[in-house]
Amino acid sequence: MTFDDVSKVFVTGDGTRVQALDGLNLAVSRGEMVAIVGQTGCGKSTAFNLLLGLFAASSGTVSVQGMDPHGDFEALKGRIAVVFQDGRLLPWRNAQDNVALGLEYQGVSKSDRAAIARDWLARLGLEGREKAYPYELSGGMRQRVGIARCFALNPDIILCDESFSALDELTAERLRGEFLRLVKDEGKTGVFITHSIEEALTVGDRVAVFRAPGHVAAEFERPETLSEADLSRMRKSVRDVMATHPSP
Ligand SMILES: Nc1ncnc2c1ncn2[C@@H]1O[C@H](COP(=O)(O)OP(=O)(O)OP(=O)(O)O)[C@@H](O)[C@H]1O
Repeated sequence: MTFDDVSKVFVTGDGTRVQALDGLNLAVSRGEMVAIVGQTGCGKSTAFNLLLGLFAASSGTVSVQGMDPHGDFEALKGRIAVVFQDGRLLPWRNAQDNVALGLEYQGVSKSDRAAIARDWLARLGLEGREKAYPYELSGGMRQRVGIARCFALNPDIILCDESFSALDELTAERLRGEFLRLVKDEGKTGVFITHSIEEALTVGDRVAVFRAPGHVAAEFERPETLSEADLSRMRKSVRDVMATHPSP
């Protein structure tokens, strides 16, 4: 996945031009998990939406597995899956049917998608809750369903948008750990957007610090083992880069 000198300009209803991304360069290798951290309005979601192919860049090149996510939207379908902040479950579908949703769009048979959904729910610790509706589940459980739905698609790439920030700290910590283990075990490539420096340093093999207008101001590689002193130094470095030009 690469962003090569990408810019994105939005034009609002009254004709105002908003430069959301400007000279964005970022490369994510296969099997890597890159955390993107930055203040509000620095262009994280715009970069994320470009990877999803929701719109085209104004200039520069976005490439996912050698393809243009906007132009080759159909070809990339199913290769990218997203874990959203709130799980984004359909309230009228039970857990199993929520997990099976993407598989249904892919034309997987009813019995196969039920089996895949049940398997992923069990892997996420939700055996016995397959028929529960979202309103019957806690926030953490709903997020587990969202993660199961993502993995059930067997995508190559997983994109996370503030995936654990709506959960209490302990639940988030536990689920984040389980999620990261699955990402590594299944050999997925990931991009993880967060406002939290701490979370970025926990999830990212590499941390890209965004600054407005949307560009990477600095990147930090996280060593295999990290002492408390190293972590504290990295935390400070990331904070210093983020704070140099405060976003609105
Ligand atoms: N559709 C749009 N039309 C006009 N301006 C937009 C649009 N989408 C984003 N922007 C602007 O582009 C800039 C970057 O926004 P973006 O949502 O990508 O930032 P962000 O880092 O994801 O912010 P947050 O952390 O608050 O979600 C902001 O100034 C925002 O107001």
